[in-house]
Amino acid sequence: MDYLIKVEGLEKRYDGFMLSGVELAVEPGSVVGFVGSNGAGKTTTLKAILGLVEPDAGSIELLGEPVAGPGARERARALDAVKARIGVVFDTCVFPDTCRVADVGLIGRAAYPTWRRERYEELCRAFGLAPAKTVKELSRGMGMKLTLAFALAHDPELLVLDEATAGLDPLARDEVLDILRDFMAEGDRGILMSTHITSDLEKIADEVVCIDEGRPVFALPKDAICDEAGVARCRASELDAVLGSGVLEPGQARVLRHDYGVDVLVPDRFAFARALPQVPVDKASIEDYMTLVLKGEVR
Ligand SMILES: Nc1ncnc2c1ncn2[C@@H]1O[C@H](COP(=O)(O)OP(=O)(O)OP(=O)(O)O)[C@@H](O)[C@H]1O
Repeated sequence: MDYLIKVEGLEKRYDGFMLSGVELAVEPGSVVGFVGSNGAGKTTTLKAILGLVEPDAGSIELLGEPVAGPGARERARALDAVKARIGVVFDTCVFPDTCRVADVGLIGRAAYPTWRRERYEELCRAFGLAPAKTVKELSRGMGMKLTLAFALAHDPELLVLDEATAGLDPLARDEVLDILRDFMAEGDRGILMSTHITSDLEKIADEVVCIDEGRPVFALPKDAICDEAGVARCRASELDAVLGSGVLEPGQARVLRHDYGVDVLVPDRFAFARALPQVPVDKASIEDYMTLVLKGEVR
């Protein structure tokens, strides 16, 4: 299988919002981070991928099955064929308040032929989830951990996570990232994760896909952002020289002015440093990159 997920030309119209031209691919062995401002359309895209929202146009392949085809019956058949091979975590705990942690294990056993009881118990122990606790007694973060344990214990090939680390403290997020790394260590698995916590993606993602107001903005290997790109910190008086230096493509540069100077997004910080050694250039974080691309003036 070339792709665990392949989305092309996805469109979905709501009153006052349109998802348009969204493209996304998750290859076996890769973790794709999905980012964008509030209301950009990330959850809508994930729901379309999982067959929870019917797209108006575009194609979606999930584990090789076409899940956005024209007929509802074909879609349902395709989804049935793959759903046991996918683990899903949305940003809320989906189990009823009165359900105990141990009961969630019974639900898993009934729902998935591939359910691994020992794996579920091991994850619950690692997450500090006592079997007798009810969902009502869990904090938001603990509820997320329970949902994650449920998503992982049936041995999926693909994880789709929507804000799965929201509500977790930094230590718990690191624990979850370790578990996701363990998940990726076995075979040709993949993860698609939407998040606002871009520092998590710096630790685990291979690719970063960004959308804004329903439209694609960039899709890049993480290293192109975090290793190659940079933010040049120049004085306002240096800006014209920086833009005219030949290192930045005219009409493609992104510039953000501050009281104390001007930030310029630089795709290749090494080439920039060679051409303009007098201008300091820092490594870009995913957040820097997004801020400059989404809010920067185009020059
Ligand atoms: N069922 C629906 N009916 C009408 N509008 C909807 C529906 N679901 C989502 N929307 C709208 O679609 C837009 C995109 O929402 P979506 O939840 O996909 O964004 P998001 O990128 O996940 O945002 P956030 O980061 O805030 O969770 C929003 O304007 C939202 O109000």
